[in-house]
Amino acid sequence: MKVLILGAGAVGLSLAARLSDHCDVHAVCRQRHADAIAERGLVLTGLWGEGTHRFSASEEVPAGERYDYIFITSKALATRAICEQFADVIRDTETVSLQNGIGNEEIVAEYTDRVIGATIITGFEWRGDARVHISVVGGPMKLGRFPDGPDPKVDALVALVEKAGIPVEGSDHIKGDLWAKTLYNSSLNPLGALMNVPYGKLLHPMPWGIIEHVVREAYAVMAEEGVRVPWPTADDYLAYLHDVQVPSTAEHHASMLQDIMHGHLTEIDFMNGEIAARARKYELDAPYNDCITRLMHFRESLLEQ
Ligand SMILES: NC(=O)C1=CN([C@@H]2O[C@H](COP(=O)(O)OP(=O)(O)OC[C@H]3O[C@@H](n4cnc5c(N)ncnc54)[C@H](OP(=O)(O)O)[C@@H]3O)[C@@H](O)[C@H]2O)C=CC1
Ligand SMILES: CC(C)(CO)C(=O)C(=O)O
Repeated sequence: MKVLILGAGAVGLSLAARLSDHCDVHAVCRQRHADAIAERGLVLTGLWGEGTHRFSASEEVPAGERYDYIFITSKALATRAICEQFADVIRDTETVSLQNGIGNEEIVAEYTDRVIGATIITGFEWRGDARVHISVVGGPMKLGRFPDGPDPKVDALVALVEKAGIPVEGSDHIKGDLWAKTLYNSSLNPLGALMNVPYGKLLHPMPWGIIEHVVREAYAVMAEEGVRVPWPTADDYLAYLHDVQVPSTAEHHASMLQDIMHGHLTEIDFMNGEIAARARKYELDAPYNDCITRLMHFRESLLEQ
């Protein structure tokens, strides 16, 4: 089996490392990571095990190669540019978006009709070029034909990922899983980043009162789109977020905070921004998601000064 990983960073290089013992992998990443991998391998530490992995990596796709599966693992902001740059290799090929947010799969679908959605609730942290530390594992990776339905090509990919020792499950309604992950990210990431606090602090009644509205607005949009998540009502999800998800990642700092600290733009438009945009499309009100999106963009604008 041949796998290509496009926009390989903390998530994509870790995935390439684990897959590389079980299939033929090439990672398209920044040159400094490719150079470090060629020199000393990709160094993984933490919950996926400690080890050094060698695989093929460069800034380009090797000429003339075709792949059984492609993963896109860039930040959502780069999805379209990556699809444009690698349109020839993506065309007619099974392509997985392994990214946070809502909207990546729709972009990928403009370049191939074989789109697989994916979620991963695992913490990957850079520890230098081609060095990644896995800090949190909050559940299995999910893979499913986008927007939904069972599919043998997805089953074969699940089997490969499982063989590589990564916890994974197939999903018949990946659109619901993507929204479930986005409920978590849009509740915690921007407030954690704006307030510079770990997730656990967001249980304080002040931010929690905002989170309640963020989630209720998202549920109204999900109802319009026929999206099913494991919690039938917003209150059910809020109870799960409050009692299970936040306590189990209480010390974790949002990756959005890392983005801001490194002077990078965030994925806010694919999270709260997308909830607010879809609410507008359905003539619903989403003032809390809209306000948080505006605050994040204001925070981003300060980076450039
Ligand atoms: N990190 C985490 O713990 C988790 C992340 N996610 C999600 O996974 C996705 C990936 O996150 P993460 O791995 O942390 O992101 P990273 O920024 O670490 O990785 C993306 C990499 O892709 C590179 N890249 C972008 N465009 C290209 C291109 N055209 N050619 C080559 N390289 C390119 C980026 O370089 P540059 O920065 O120079 O543009 C960057 O090194 C995001 O959607 C994130 O929200 C989900 C769960 C957990
Ligand atoms: C790292 C973790 C578990 C929590 O932030 C995550 O999955 C995410 O940021 O999307």
